[in-house]
Amino acid sequence: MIEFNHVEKYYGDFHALKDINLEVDPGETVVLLGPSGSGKSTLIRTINGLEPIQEGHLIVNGFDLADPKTDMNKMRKNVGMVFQHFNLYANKTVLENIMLAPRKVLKMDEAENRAAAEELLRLVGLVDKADKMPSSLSGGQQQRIAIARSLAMKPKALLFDEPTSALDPEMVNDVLNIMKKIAADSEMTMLVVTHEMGFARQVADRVIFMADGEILEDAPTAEFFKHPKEPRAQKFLSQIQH
Ligand SMILES: Nc1ncnc2c1ncn2[C@@H]1O[C@H](COP(=O)(O)OP(=O)(O)OP(=O)(O)O)[C@@H](O)[C@H]1O
Repeated sequence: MIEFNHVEKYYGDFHALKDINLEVDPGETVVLLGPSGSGKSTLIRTINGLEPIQEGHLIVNGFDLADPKTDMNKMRKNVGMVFQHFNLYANKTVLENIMLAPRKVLKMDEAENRAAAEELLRLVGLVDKADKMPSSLSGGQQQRIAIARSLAMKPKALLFDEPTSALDPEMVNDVLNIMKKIAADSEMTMLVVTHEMGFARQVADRVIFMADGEILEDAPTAEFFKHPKEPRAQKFLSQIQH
């Protein structure tokens, strides 16, 4: 589904991703961990072309992102992204937020679109908010709508960039529970940047540990938490686990 081959990414002179080699299979849930500034967000933003790469190859669902001829809009139909700050359309109702992209991009039939959007609202437990404006919802509710909106495009992969780090603590679990439901769908490929270790332990198939723009460790979840091999991963875990 996703293949990085010797990928290098620079912001000006700053070398943000160094020789990234990574394969993610369809249906896998992968959590990216690492200290602040290690390149986790940059890595997942390259996957849907929000950040261009300078060297190497990056193939996403058959699209070659290093090829300037690649149709990025077509590629993005298959890859949803959920951000820290929800980014809902403020002047549209909750239902409209979910229905907009399927209508405009997929040219979905209106009745089918509405039925699918209502089904997604049921999935995220917010069917009663369909006609509300985003600003009248809590942060946790807005994030659940943002997830429903991504799912409405029926993506093959979903990228999550610290989806709970802007939320009040009591809302975090509502969002994580929906992400768990999505991860349980064996077809969906998920890459998640998070500091939620409980989620990583319970849901991830694999953990990628990054530091200074490099992948230092790529291991099955249980193995990573029990026996991290890299000293920097050991230090990271000892600092966050008490
Ligand atoms: N647009 C940009 N221009 C220049 N430098 C950037 C840009 N975005 C990120 N960086 C730098 O790239 C490095 C990696 O940033 P990135 O946000 O990917 O890290 P991260 O691991 O996701 O960190 P955090 O956990 O704090 O979000 C940092 O040193 C950051 O300052």
